[in-house]
Amino acid sequence: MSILLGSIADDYTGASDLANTLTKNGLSTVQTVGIPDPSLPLPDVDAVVVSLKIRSVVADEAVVAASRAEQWLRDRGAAHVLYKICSTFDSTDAGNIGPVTEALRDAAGGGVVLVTPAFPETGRTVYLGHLFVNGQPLDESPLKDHPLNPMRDANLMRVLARQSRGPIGLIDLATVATGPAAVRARIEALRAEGATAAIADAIFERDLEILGEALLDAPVSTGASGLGLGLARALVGSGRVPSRVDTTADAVRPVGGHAAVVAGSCSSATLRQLAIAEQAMPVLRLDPERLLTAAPDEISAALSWAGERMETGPIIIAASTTPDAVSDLQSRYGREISGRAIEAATATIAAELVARGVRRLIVAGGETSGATVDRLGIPAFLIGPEIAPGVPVLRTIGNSQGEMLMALKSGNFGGDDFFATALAMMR
Ligand SMILES: Nc1ncnc2c1ncn2[C@@H]1O[C@H](COP(=O)(O)OP(=O)(O)OP(=O)(O)O)[C@@H](O)[C@H]1O
Ligand SMILES: O=C(O)[C@@H](O)C(=O)CO
Repeated sequence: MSILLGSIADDYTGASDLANTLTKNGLSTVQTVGIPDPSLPLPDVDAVVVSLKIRSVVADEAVVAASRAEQWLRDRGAAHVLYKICSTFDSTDAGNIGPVTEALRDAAGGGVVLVTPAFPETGRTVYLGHLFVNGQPLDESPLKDHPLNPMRDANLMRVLARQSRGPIGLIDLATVATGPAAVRARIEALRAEGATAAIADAIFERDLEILGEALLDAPVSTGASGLGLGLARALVGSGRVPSRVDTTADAVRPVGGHAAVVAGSCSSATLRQLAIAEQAMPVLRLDPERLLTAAPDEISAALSWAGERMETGPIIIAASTTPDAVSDLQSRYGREISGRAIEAATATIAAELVARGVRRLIVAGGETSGATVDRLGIPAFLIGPEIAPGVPVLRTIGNSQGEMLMALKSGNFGGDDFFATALAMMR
């Protein structure tokens, strides 16, 4: 297998978001969970997205994991490696976007890495280095209350500088609008000034197309799905992509079995989607405190609730709650401890549901999805059709339970009726 584009994603939902964007924009793509075992049969594709779970681990560990994935991708022919981060730049001051970007830069021989989380289709735009989420500055958006990494600064040059060794530059919108040659010239100028990375403005998809074209011969970049869109369109436009058969319809072939949703996301979009779904299907709200203090009992109560209902239709089990309730629990048990314990409990519930015949599974939340996919031991996914921007139907490859259809929903993605729409596409 020789690939054109490699990507390392810092979480699993982000990986499926990028794989969806690359597929939609003309690159056949597979998503692996970590570096796959050599015996795993992977299809011949243009792009591979290696999903890691490194968004909130310590920086040294993230660098080691990302560097191994990069080597694996380069060994398979990837001339460009995109480090896929969250479109809302989720990270802390001790976070991994800076350290991993710099490690990939060093491995590629230095230079300035272009960084942009812009993803206009989901309302993420960058102007003068500041990130806006659906028109609100990042620090005024719901991300200011994220349970693991509250985002309290919209100036990404400052955010990235706090995580990086080298100075951070800006490729402003006027430069981007001038075209790929102007972007490359700006990168050269920043390199001469000693910058190691630069935040690139992008508001419209055409800005991302220009950035993709500017990066065609660059070895590395950091960004969200919008940059993936730019790179994919540039690769297709340059004639470097061989024409292949569209495999998305095949990836969504019915699998039967029961259907369930497990939600650990407390993002505002997920809370709205749960409230809407509750009007049409059974929803069990877990008691988050009991998941910390009496997990086995709370889990087995959830499973018997599910057992009675899933024979007759899809069910939802959610730990999700409001920002106030999350902060209350965190103040009593600690952010890390409560997050990890609830992830472990939701992953156990998901795995037990699969053991009881669920073959169509939707997971809401990046960390929650990572814990669940790991618990199920799924090595890779084929990419099916898009349910909502950033969320495709996935078909598992190589897992012991047999083929399943899944969707890994990033917290803030999807419309109000996301769960019903997704379930209707997964038969
Ligand atoms: N009721 C709760 N109280 C406190 N923490 C919770 C509760 N329910 C879930 N959590 C934790 O909140 C975190 C949610 O993170 P997760 O990444 O799954 O969702 P998200 O942040 O909405 O998604 P994304 O990262 O895709 O934007 C997890 O660690 C989860 O265990
Ligand atoms: O980029 C995004 O917003 C998502 O793909 C994601 O990474 C959330 O976990």
